[in-house]
Amino acid sequence: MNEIQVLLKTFRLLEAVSQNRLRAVNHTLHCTTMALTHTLGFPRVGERRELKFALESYWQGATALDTLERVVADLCEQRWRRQADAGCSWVTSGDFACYDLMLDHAAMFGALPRRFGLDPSRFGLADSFALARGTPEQPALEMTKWFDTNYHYLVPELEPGQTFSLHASRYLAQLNAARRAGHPVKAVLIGPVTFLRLSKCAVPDQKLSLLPALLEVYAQLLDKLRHEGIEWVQIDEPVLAGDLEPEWQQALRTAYHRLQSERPRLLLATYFGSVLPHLALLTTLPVDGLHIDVVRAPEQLQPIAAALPATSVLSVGIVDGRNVWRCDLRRALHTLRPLQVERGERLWLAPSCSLLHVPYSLDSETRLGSQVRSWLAFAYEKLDELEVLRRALVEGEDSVTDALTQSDTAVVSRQQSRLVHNDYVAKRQRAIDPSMSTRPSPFDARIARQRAALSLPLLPTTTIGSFPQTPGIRAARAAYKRHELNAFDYLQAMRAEIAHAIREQERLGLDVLVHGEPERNDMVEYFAEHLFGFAITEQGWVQSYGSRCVKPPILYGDIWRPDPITVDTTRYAQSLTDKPVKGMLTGPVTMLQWSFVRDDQPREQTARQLALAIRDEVGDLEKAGIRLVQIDEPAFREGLPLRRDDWPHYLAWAVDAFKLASCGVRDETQIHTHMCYSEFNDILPAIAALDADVITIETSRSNMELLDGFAAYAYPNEIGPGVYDIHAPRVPSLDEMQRLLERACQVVPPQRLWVNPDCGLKTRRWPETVAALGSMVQAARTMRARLQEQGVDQPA
Ligand SMILES: CN1c2c(nc(N)[nH]c2=O)NC[C@@H]1CNc1ccc(C(=O)N[C@@H](CCC(=O)N[C@@H](CCC(=O)N[C@@H](CCC(=O)O)C(=O)O)C(=O)O)C(=O)O)cc1
Ligand SMILES: N[C@@H](CCS)C(=O)O
Ligand SMILES: [Zn+2]
Repeated sequence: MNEIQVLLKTFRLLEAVSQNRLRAVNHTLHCTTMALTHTLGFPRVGERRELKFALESYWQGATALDTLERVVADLCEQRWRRQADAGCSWVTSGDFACYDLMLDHAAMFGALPRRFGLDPSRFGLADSFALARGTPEQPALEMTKWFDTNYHYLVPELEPGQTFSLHASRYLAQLNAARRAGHPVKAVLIGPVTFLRLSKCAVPDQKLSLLPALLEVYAQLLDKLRHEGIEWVQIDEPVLAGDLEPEWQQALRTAYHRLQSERPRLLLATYFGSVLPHLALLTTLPVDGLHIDVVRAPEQLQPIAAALPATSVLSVGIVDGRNVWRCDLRRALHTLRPLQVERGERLWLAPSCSLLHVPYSLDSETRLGSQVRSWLAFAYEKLDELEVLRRALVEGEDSVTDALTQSDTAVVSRQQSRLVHNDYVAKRQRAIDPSMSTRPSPFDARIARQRAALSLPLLPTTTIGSFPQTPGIRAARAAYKRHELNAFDYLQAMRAEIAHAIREQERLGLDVLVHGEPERNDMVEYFAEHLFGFAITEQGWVQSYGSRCVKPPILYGDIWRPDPITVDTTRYAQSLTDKPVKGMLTGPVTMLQWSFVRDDQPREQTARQLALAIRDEVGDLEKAGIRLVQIDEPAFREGLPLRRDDWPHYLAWAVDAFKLASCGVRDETQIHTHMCYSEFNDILPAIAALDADVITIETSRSNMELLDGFAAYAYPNEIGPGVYDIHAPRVPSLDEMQRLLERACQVVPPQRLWVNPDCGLKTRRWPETVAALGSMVQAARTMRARLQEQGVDQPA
């Protein structure tokens, strides 16, 4: 670079800095006069899933880390620009993660599991993937649901006496990138109490003792942010929407008192439910503002607004961050206006929670019917709604007449639409009677008949349903959707995959086979495509974990099933083998939980409609000669309300929906269910009440810990604890599986045990799948022989 170039560059830099200062000054002036808007978080994966493709390409070794970093920088830049363009008073920084935000916080606080042997001060993005995906030597961190969402976070592993140290360069670099782009920035952090509560400690009782040390790194970070000139930090404590034992309430007090000096202003963000039970605590915390979710818990607004000091900011989560329905703007204004009078610029408007859980934009949708489309708002549209609300409050409703009229029209159209209300469904629902939710005989009688009909060995081996979704399968489906492959050829291609899966399973020696689900893009979306009352998006991707995304279907109307959905594929698979083939369906609670569902009727009513449709499918499979049907309910636990007081009601209707779907079959037909990535031990009575003949569960990442609960509860029916983790590419050794199986045999009578992986194999490749299943079958055979030697070969 010559001298002139250097001078020019310096000049441009100075110019940029002074422009940013000017913007910041304007921003401060602007903020003192009116309600502000902001978002708690934003989708990360990219409008066209750019992050997913960049990650997967890097993991495959096809691109370098630099390329991934460039994609990340572009994505961050786009998200901030979009927030700024929509009029947000701050852009949010700190909510982006390449794989997961809890993982990034653990790394930022130097809390790396010792078993990986990583140095926190030299920790980079590549290391974070080792924790997230495992290495040949070390299994990945556990992954579990983020509250009641379909997003999965990685569980930090802490140990007694854990030390923490601050490594915030990546976090700060992102924040400074936002500022360099000229945006006023609000930083966001997962709060210390939520971070600690969601982490795993080798000695659980000692977890809280780690708080003081953890607070020191938070304090250092906040101090750094203050030095950086950050005015506001949003600090997320969603644990406040759940029950908190007195010691955890005390932890909140300790935390925020410790963090009260040398820091920017703090907005304590709560979401996913009411924080009213903690109101007394909240009003005493030394923070500068509070965000509350008034979509999930509208009842908390008035009491909180009344109790919160007038000097505090109240951020009202008025636009639904968890669902895709357009906001009823007129109603929202009615709610907000008194607050605007009381609080002025200390009223902030926001989505109820981070927008991570909704798709990017309706602009990408070309095939939604115009009526349904008019009822919807995705992340971009939700930001626009906030801006309309802000303008209506500040400049008057006349300034946004068109937007208000459109909102009114959508409200009325949804209430009256024939797309939503179907008399046939209403009539069927009225005809439901309790006998439909009970099997003809109790489990003991049923299982005897099933054993006679199926003649399975001790420790029968099976899989959870899906086999690898290969690039070939995906390409065939993509070509079919683009009309480049005709329906007949697509069907043939899927049949070839089914035949291949059956051949492989026979070769491996599995006892109960599956067709492999090649025709399913996703276990929820596929069924939604075949049911009336659902709309499917083209680009409505939402991150589920890491690079994996789902497109939750939109359940807008009464549900009914025009035709059988899975009978052809299952019957075809059964025609290829003498071994029993298990039919594979998604249960009503999971269909509900993983879709964007109606907010105009209780969830339980929607669940009943779904259950009726699935019941019809189960009946048709039975008629087609299928002897086992698995009804997957991986979201059963996730649907549980965050507060225990609300559990009984949910569990009653959720169990009822499953039973309505599953109980219409003969004793000889064996009903399986499957659940994964959840803690089940606190809902075992409800799981037992499902009365599925067999339940397969994820257990291997937690070393079969989950099974102890089933054993302690004396779970009465058959169980298949997963003997290997399928979410990481690592192929477990035969020895590992054998150890897990031994452990399972010690806690559950072997006569009631099945042997299977943790979950479906759709994310795996065939070579790993064959290798792992081969070992699994071998482990089962070895154990079977050992049990037979001990004389444990008769049903219990
Ligand atoms: C069991 N899990 C599930 C959850 N939620 C669901 N709704 N479904 C689940 O199965 N929650 C808990 C766990 C989460 N686990 C997973 C596991 C795997 C995925 C996953 O693999 N997602 C895929 C997307 C799946 C899909 O819908 N595929 C479509 C479209 C494929 C596609 O991208 N097509 C390209 C063209 C491809 C080509 O030409 O080859 C395109 O359209 O541009 C399909 O198969 O048709 C993912 O890729 O992330 C999710 C959750
Ligand atoms: N049958 C599904 C269950 C996933 S939870 C599958 O195997 O992919
Ligand atoms: Zn599963």
